[in-house]
Amino acid sequence: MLVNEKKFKSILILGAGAWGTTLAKLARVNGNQVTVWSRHGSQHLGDLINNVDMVLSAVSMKGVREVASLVKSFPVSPHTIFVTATKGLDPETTCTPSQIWQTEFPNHSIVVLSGPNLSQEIAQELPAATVVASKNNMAAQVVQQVFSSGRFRVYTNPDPVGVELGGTLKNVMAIAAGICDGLNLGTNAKAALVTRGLAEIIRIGAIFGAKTETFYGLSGLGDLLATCNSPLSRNYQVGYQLARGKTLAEILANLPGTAEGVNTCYVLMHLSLEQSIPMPITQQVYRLLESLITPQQALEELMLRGMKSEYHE
Ligand SMILES: NC(=O)c1ccc[n+]([C@@H]2O[C@H](COP(=O)([O-])OP(=O)(O)OC[C@H]3O[C@@H](n4cnc5c(N)ncnc54)[C@H](O)[C@@H]3O)[C@@H](O)[C@H]2O)c1
Ligand SMILES: O=P(O)(O)OC[C@H](O)CO
Repeated sequence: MLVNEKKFKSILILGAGAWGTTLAKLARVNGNQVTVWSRHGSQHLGDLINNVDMVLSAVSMKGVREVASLVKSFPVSPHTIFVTATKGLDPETTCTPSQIWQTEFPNHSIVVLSGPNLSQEIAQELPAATVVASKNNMAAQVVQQVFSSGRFRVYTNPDPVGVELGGTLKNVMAIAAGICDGLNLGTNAKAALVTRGLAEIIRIGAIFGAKTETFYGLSGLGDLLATCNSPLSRNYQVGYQLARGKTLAEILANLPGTAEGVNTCYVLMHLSLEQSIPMPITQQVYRLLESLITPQQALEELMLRGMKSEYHE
């Protein structure tokens, strides 16, 4: 730590949902001064943002662009670090949340926080690990210091978009994994799905310039395993309940919080068609979300695709 650098940071968290409130608790445990802003609260954002060391966004994807431009309308210290914990893609531009924050704040350090982090487990104080990624390693280390504890292990990483995409793309695979379990397809099928899902994630990541090795880490494979195997995951629940015959509208109406994989799947389908990138699993999830096929038909489509080498799509 540099001389004069204060140990405890002032942090403003944007979004009082499941993840924002859990991250607030983790930062407070370490002695940091944390305020949580919600669009439904009475506190004025302009009064809270003045001179904070860190602004962490945990709003769902649909709110990121609006919140980033709202923040920009207030004076922000040039030293403020921005952290994004959202796992989604912008439907209009296909930008990741960190790309949106960087565009609004080109002279600030942007850090992505992502990993196998089911908020309910972390809120119960169960151990977990995550990744903080930035082009500015010092900024990533500041965020690492803020959140690290005996029950939350934080690693740094230099590939923010790769870390962010690991967390975003696995949500579509988690819907597929929920379908797999909802149909009782067994452990072999689930292992095949998750492994081919990772291959698909890496292929999509390449379009964004993400590093392949990032997807083998906590924010990639780690989050894929957590989300595809846990009934606590909202995305997994979407798939599971679709396989059990519920409609998407029914499922979303009763889901606690946001299942980003639904929107991400639509964005990816657009990207797949626009750039001719094969995304077989994403395509079947899309058809299911749109009620174009049954879960059984989606399974057959995947199993009977043209024969190929494991190294190809
Ligand atoms: N819950 C988790 O386990 C978890 C873990 C890691 C990452 N995430 C990611 O964090 C993000 C938030 O997830 P969550 O579980 O907290 O969802 P949530 O639905 O519980 O909360 C979303 C928050 O975003 C806010 N929001 C939405 N639109 C907004 C707008 N236009 N303006 C201002 N605020 C707006 C909502 O008011 C709410 O506070 C998602 O992208 C999710 O994928 C969640
Ligand atoms: O509940 P989900 O499906 O949004 O998953 C939560 C986290 O992303 C798991 O790391």
